[in-house]
Amino acid sequence: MNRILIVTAVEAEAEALRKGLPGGAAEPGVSVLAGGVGAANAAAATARALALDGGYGAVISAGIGGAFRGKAELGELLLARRVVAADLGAQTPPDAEHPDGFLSVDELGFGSSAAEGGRLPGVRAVVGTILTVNCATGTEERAGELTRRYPDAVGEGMEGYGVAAAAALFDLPFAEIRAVSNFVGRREREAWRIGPALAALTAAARPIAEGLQAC
Ligand SMILES: O=C(O)c1cccc(C(=O)CC[C@H]2O[C@@H](n3cnc4c(=O)[nH]cnc43)[C@H](O)[C@@H]2O)c1
Repeated sequence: MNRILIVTAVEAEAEALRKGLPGGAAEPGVSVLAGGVGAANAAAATARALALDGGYGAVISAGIGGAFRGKAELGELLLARRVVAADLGAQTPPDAEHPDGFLSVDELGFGSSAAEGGRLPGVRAVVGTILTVNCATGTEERAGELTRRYPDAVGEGMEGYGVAAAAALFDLPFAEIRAVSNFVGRREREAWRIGPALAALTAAARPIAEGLQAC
């Protein structure tokens, strides 16, 4: 049986997931690793784990995340059909072709800023594009720019694209799941609901593990 590697950013997210696994932290089919915040940390930690242990059959990026308003509610789960590194590219003076003044690495000819996300059977989630950003959105203006550029985006996090890049290097299927702790937009730290989001990760752990192990 192939094991699943779940990569979170911080230990609180990893603990929330381990708590929900049928065997807890000792669940034989699943390893949960806190790889650090941001795509670079996530990619490095994931690649290291996959290089040290060839027994993994799938990789999941999981954690809390922001939802674009109207796409999902606090405490709900988001599942990536696609992940996009939303700020990986170059600024350019706005023109008719690029009214938002941004050129993606795809447009620059330097590869792809997107990766496909897989299904997680048995997990109820809002499905759409999840953006990976290096700088968490903190204004309504920036949230608007992102939704205009990626109308199918349901939320954002900071690690998905990094985990996807490492999984691709090892030819492994990848999925990203985010429990909504906040809305993407004006920074309102006191409005974040991290507890319910971590509880949603705990509730999702068993269906994630059982669904993927059955595949
Ligand atoms: O704004 C703050 O004061 C602040 C304090 C602590 C943490 C943060 C983060 O931005 C945490 C980033 C961390 O959580 C994920 N996450 C959760 N919500 C979002 C979001 O709306 N946009 C981007 N990332 C988010 C992310 O994956 C990181 O692991 C801020």
